[in-house]
Parts: sequence; structure tokens; C-alpha cells
Amino acid sequence: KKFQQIDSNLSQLVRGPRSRSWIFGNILDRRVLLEYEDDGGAYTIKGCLGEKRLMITDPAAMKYIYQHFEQFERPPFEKFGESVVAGPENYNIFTARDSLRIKNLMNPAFKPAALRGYVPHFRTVAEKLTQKWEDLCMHRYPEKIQIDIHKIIHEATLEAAKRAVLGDRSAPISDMEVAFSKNCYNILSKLTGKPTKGALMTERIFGSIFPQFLLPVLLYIPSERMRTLRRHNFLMRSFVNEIRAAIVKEWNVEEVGQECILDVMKHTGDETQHDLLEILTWQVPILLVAGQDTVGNSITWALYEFAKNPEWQEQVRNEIIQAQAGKSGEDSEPALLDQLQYLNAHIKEVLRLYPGAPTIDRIALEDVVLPLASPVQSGDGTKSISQIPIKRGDRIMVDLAAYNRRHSIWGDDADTFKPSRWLDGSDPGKSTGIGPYANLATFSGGPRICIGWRFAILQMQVFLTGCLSKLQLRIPTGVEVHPVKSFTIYPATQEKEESLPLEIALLN
Ligand code: HEM
Repeated sequence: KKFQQIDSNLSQLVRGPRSRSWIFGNILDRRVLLEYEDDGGAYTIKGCLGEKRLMITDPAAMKYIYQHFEQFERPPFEKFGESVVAGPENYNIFTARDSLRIKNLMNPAFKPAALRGYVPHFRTVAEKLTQKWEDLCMHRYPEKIQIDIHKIIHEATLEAAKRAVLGDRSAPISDMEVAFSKNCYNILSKLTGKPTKGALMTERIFGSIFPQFLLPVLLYIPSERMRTLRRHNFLMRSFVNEIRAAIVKEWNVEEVGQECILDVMKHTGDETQHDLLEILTWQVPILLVAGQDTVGNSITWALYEFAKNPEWQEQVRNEIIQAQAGKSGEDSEPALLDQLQYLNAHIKEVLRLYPGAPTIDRIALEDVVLPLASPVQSGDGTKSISQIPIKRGDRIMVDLAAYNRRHSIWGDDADTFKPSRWLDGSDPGKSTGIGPYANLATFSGGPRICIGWRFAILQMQVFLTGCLSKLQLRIPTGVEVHPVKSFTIYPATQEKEESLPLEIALLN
């Protein structure tokens, strides 16, 4: 099917910021866009070469998009990118209906009962990381270090996810596997973050002006991004072949060692062994890629907010240490972690303000009428409208990050990091509640909900308890950090993108 944008009159229907240029619209103008974010649940922005996008933060419209998944699909350009990054058989790029069969195979591996089995993997990696930092501190006087944690946390997150997905097979099989893992660092941000004007034009031209069969030509463009993409594609395919060979060898062997996602999935469904093997091995890259930038940045922001708020950090640490006292049974760990109310309030607030995947991108496959919970102003500002007619081919971005900061939902202090909002029994966000966790939009919703949301929270809980129970965190003097929104939300300092320098000290 062709999804070229039909002459849509979206911007007359719903208002949006003026653009200074027809060529780039207002897509590069973050300041202007931010002003609109809390100004009602729908507004239009202009992309390159006259493209229009409808930005949505209205809960009724979001729920409609989630539930009517057959009327909205990921745009072809995005699916093409995902197929190069995670393989042509990864279920993420199938339509919601076609992906159901694979999802049914994968779901049991993401249920709470199965997740308990992955805790030892998370703990092993978290302990290795904190031990390394403790050792570094020991050798310094006065027992503290300054370190940029961004890359280190991302590597640890990938390592933990690899162990949870592959179990004992996760030990590097070859140089190729090591190269694949290295290349995964921030791969999605590398490809989508801070796009140049040329990259924006290319996306527009190949994404909706040229016919779709030309998309693969993109890979031959001699740009840094395309080189990264080609290299990643080569490493990813070699990695999948190695995994397949490793699984074939021990398919019928009764599992020994620690539980992992692949072993849980092996026992689901009634596919033939050959089909199952093919399906499962092709899901490995998407699980690693989808969970790396997202969880990596969420843990990084959680450590940042602890470092910024030393008293709160101390309060959470005391809670952790008290809960751990006298409990050594590993079996009780997930239940124990869920009881840590301060820690979980911190995690909720991090997921609210720094959602790992801040926007989701859709294209309308047919003409539909999108309902709104609250009316918005029409394009000419003369009327208020409570539903938006959408034409086939219209591009819609659900802005999860903006939803999580809407003052009308979260209160006037929605932009402030305030974990106490989760502790006063008021159940914030409940009035419009969407999403599987804490009424947050962070993990999306409906049939295309993030399959890894419980996995992500558990991984955060294990890493943060491990780190806080051993170490103290501070923001180094003179360091200023700000969030940058791209595929994910990452920290940057004046000197460096994707960077979070922290001062780490041993506990007294
Ligand atoms: C804090 C961490 C995470 C956040 C914020 C997050 C967020 C999201 C969001 C918003 C979507 C919907 C994307 C869309 O519809 O376009 C999604 C989908 C997905 N996520 Fe996550 N995710 C996280 C962690 C994980 C982890 C750890 C895994 C796997 C181990 C994972 C696997 C996936 C997959 C496979 C999909 C595609 C689902 C589908 O297409 O049906 N995610 N995630």
C-alpha cells in the first residue's frame, strides 16, 4: 500500500505553531513546540516540505489509537529502520494482527512468574558494576571518584538483558558477538538523535514522497548514519546466526543453569521445532535493542535524580537497608522490591519525567474520526472541536512525554521531579489513567503495549537497590545536565551529548 499524504487539511482543523520555513516546517524549533505541549490534547506541527503531523496528548484520542490498532500503523520509514536494526522477522515491524502469533509465544516469558527467574542475572551484573565502583573508590583518597556513568550503565543494561534473554549462551560466543554488543550502545539514539537537515529531508522524501520499494536505496547513501546502520545490520545478522547455531546444538537438552527468556519461549505454542527456532532467534535483537536505550537511560536518570537530591537519596537508602536486614532468601526478592515504597515512587517519577520512548509514531490506514476527551481550538482559532477527522495517510505522533507532564492531569508542579506525589495516597493520573503502570503513558497501551514493561521495572529495581545500598552519589561541582529528546531522552552536559558525570563515594 502507498501511504503518501493526501492533501490533508489537518492544520486548518486543529491549530498549531506557525512555521518560519516551508522546507523544514517547525520540526527543528523545540522552543516553539514546547509552548504548545501543554496547551490542549491535540495540535499540528509542520514537518519538511509541507508535511503535517498531528501531535496527540489527549487521553481519549490515545486510547482510541491504541484500541483501533488496525486503523493505525507505524510509518513505513520507521519500519524499514527497525527491520535493518533488528531483522526482517522481528515482530515489531509486523502489523498488530500479524504480530499476535509471535506475541502469544513471547508473552509467557514476560509474566511475573517467569520474570522472577531473571533476577539472578540482573543481580550478577548490578553487583559486578557496584563492586567495580567500590574498588575504584577504595584506591582513591578520600574514597570517591568522578565518573561518566552513561555508557557504563548502558553496557551493564545490555549485559543484563543479554543474560536474561539468552541465559548461559550469553557469554561471548565470538568476536562478532562482542562487536555486536559494542555497536548496540545507543544505537537507536545514534540513528535518530539530533537529525541533520539532510537527514530530515531524506526521511521525508523516502518516507512519504518516493514509493516504498525505494527505501532500501537509503542504505547506500554515503552518510555517517547509514554507515552505522549498515554495520549494525551486518553484525546483527551474524549474531542471529550464531545464536541459532548455539540453540540448535542444545535444543533437546534439559535446561540446567539459570532461567532465561529463550528457554521459557521454547516451551510455548505448538509450532514445529524448526519454525519455533526461526521465530525465536529473530526476536533476540529486538529484545536487546528495545530494552537497551530505554532501560539504560531510565537507570541513568534515576541515579541523576538521587545525586541531585541527597536527602531523598538517604531516605531511599535507609528503606532499602532496613528491608534487606535479616532477609537472605533470593526467592523473595521481587516481592521485597515491590514493597519498597520510596524506591518505587522514585522509579515512577523517573518514568513519568524521562519516558524511555517519548513519542510513538503512527500513520492512519483509513479515514477515521478521532474522539477527544477535552475540546481543542480549531486551526483559525474560531471554534472549539471535540473530534478530529483524520484522512488516510495522515501522520500522528502520540507524545507520551508531553502527556506525562500535562498540568491538567498531573497538577501545576507536573514539570517538577517530586516522588512524594506517589506517596500521599492520591493515585496521581488516575482520572484519565492509561498505560499498564502507575497511570503513566510511558509504556504505551493496547495490543501494541511494551512487552518488556515489567522486565524494565524489575531491572531498574535490582540495579538501583544494588547501587544505593553500597554507594553515595553526588552531582560534581559545576556540572549542569539537561535532557535531550530524541528516540529516547538522554542526558547531556555543555561539553558532551549522552553524558552524565557523577561523583561516587563509599558509604561511611
Ligand atoms: C523503561 C524502559 C522501556 C520503555 C519506556 C519502553 C517503551 C515502549 C513503548 C512506548 C513502546 C511502544 C512503541 C510503539 O508502539 O511504537 C514499546 C514497545 C516495545 N517494547 Fe518497550 N520499553 C521499555 C523497555 C523494554 C524492554 C526491557 C523490552 C524487552 C526486553 C522492550 C521490548 C519492547 C518491544 C518488543 C516492543 C514492541 C511491541 C509491539 O510492537 O507490539 N521494551 N516499548
